[in-house]
Amino acid sequence: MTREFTIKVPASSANIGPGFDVLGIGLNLYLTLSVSVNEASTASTKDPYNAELSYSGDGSGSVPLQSDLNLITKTALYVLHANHVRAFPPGTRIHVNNPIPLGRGLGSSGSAIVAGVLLANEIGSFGFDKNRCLDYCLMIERHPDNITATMMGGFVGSFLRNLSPEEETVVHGDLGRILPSPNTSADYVPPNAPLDLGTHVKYPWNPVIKCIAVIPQFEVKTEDSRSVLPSSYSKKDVIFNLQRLAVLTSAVGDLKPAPEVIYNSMQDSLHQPYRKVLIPGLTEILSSFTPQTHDGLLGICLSGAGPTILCLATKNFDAIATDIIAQFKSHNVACEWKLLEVASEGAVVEQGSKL
Ligand SMILES: Nc1ncnc2c1ncn2[C@@H]1O[C@H](COP(=O)(O)OP(=O)(O)O)[C@@H](O)[C@H]1O
Ligand SMILES: N[C@@H](CCOP(=O)(O)O)C(=O)O
Repeated sequence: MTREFTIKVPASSANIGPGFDVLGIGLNLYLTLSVSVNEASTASTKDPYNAELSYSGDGSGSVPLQSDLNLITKTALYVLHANHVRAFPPGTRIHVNNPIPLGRGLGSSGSAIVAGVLLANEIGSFGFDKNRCLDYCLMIERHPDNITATMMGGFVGSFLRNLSPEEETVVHGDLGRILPSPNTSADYVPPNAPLDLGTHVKYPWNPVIKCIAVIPQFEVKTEDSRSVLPSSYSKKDVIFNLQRLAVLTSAVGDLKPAPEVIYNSMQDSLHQPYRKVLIPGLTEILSSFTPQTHDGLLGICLSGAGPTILCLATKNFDAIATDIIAQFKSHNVACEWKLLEVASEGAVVEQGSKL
C-alpha cells in the first residue's frame, strides 16, 4: 500500500506597513509538497533519513535535496526528532513545487517551515492541530507574522507570548541545537516546542481588495534586512505605528474601502525607512504612488523584509504595476509582478492513497 498526501501552503506578505512583526496576509501562491510513502519498501536511499526529494520551481538547482540540508525536510526532521521519531519511513518520496520567489519578502522561508511542520505531523501521525504546529514553526522562524498568515490564512495579527527564562533559552536559543545538520549525532533529541507560543486573530478583509506584488530580480535575505534595523525606537515613532495599525486592521474590512484612510494608515516608521539602504528607489517609490496619482490604489508598502513592493488596490492593477516597474528600472532594477488574492484558508493537507 502506498500512502499519498499533498500539502499546500500559501505565500505571505508580512508587516503591511505599520505592523512590523505583527501583521501578515496569506497569498494565493502555493508551495506544494506531493508526498508518497511506499509502506512495503525496505530499499535504502542515499539520503541519511530515507527521504527521496525532488524539486521544481523557484530555487530549482540551488536548493539542497539532502533532507538534513533542505529547510522543509530539516524542519520536518526537527519535529520528528523532538517527538522521538528518528527518520522518514523507507520509501518516502517528496516532490516540492515552489512558485514563491526566494528571498523577496513573500515568505518563502515561512512557507517552507510551515510545510515542514505539517509534513512531520503527517509522517509521525502526531495529530497536532494548527496551533500546536505553529508552536514548532515559531521555534524556527521566531517572528509570528508571516508563518501565522501562511498557516491560518487571511489577514492576521499575532504575537508571541511572554516566555519564562527557561523557555526564552529554548525558543530563542541556537538554531543549530534545534534543526538537524549532517553533524547531528544519531541519538540527539532537540528541545520540544513550549505550548501555546503564539496568539492570533483574523481580521475581516474586503475581497474587492487585491494584492499587487512587484518583485525585484534580486534577493534580500530576511536576516540581512533585520540587521539594518535599530535596537530601540523613539516614543514618537512607536506611537506613529500603533495609531496606524489600529486603524488599518479595521479599514481593509470596510464594505467601501476608503483610499485616504488605508493609504495613510499603511505608513511606517519602524522598518521601511531603515531598509532603504538595501533596496534602490524604495523611499521614492513608497512616496510617489498614492490614490491621487493612481486611481484604484489603496496603499503601498514593503512586503515582508523586501525587496518586493506590495500594493493594495481595487482596479488598474496593470497600470500601477507597470509604473512601479518603470521606477525600479530607473534604478537599474528589473522586476516581475503578480496579481494575488488573499488566501483565506491557509495551509491544507489533502489525503489520498493507492493500493
Ligand atoms: N521551498 C524551499 N525549499 C527549501 N528552502 C527554502 C524554500 N523556500 C525558502 N527556502 C530557504 O529560505 C531562504 C529565503 O528565506 P528568507 O531570506 O527569509 O526570504 P523570504 O523573504 O523569501 O522568506 C532561501 O534562500 C532558502 O534557503
Ligand atoms: N516581520 C518580518 C517579516 C519577514 O518576512 P519575509 O517574507 O521577508 O520572510 C520582517 O520584516 O523582518
